Amino acid sequence: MDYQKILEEIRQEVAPLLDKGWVADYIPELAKVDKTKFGIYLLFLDDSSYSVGDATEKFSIQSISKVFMLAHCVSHIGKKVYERVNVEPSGDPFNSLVQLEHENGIPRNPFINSGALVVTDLLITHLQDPRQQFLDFIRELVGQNDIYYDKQIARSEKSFGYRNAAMVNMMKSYGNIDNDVEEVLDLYFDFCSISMTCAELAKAFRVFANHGKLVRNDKKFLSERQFKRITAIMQTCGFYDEAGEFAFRVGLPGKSGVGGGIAAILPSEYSIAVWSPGLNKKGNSLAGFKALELFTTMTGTSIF
Ligand SMILES: NC(=O)CC[C@H](N)C(=O)O
Repeated sequence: MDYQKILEEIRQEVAPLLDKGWVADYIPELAKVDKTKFGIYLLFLDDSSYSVGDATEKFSIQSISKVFMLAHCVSHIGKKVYERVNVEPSGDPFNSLVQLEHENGIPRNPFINSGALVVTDLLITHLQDPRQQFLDFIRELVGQNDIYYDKQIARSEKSFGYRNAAMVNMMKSYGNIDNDVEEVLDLYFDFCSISMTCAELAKAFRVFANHGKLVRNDKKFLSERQFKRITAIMQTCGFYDEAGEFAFRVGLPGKSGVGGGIAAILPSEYSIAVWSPGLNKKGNSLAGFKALELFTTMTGTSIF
């Protein structure tokens, strides 16, 4: 199959969507990003790769980081994570508070903000230097050292981080946050602020396509069961209240972020990362979503 040609065609087809959509202006730094940016990077397990557009430009990965947080946490403390956070789709926006009160401060899943805040709390409890260890973990997955937190983005988010603060405080009132709320928030904002390119994201996500093992040296980060579970959560919860629509139109486990990135995998085959900053109403990349729908349709590849 001519993947390069397919990616070029997709790029042309989604071009009219690029100036549509909104940027996540509740994080003022993100509102400065150029909406016409667009990139795709496709990486197979056999190391073949294809890309178009701005695939080697760094952007803020935001909630895509939640997959790395969960994987890092599970690889350190195992299934105990799931005593503190559930694994059901929320059907609500990523920053919603409503279910938390009805459900005694236990978040629906690790891929909405409340769930990722609990995972952050667990990492503080169980790791000596979670900020550095998390960065080292992502660097190892990518196979590069030039991955950093973007302190300007983290500060910008913190200055308007009232909702996330409300969530941590609510969960703390139910006894589901062990550490200091400011410490949890600061680390969570740092985790979300990581900048990566589509190429780096595809490299990092390939560990999930490869059942929890690094392709370059066979190092195992996740057991088969841990891989299965994290992938299942990507499928059911990776796109907030649009997870059903993503399964319906694209059919790959994946994760989005309000920076406009989406990373997805076809287990045993490939990882793919797309970036386009304009978002749809649910906070998922408008053109990125369409690009992946076209990709799975044109290549006839999806998990279904
Ligand atoms: N959906 C997202 O990417 C949200 C992440 C963002 N840092 C927040 O907490 O709101």
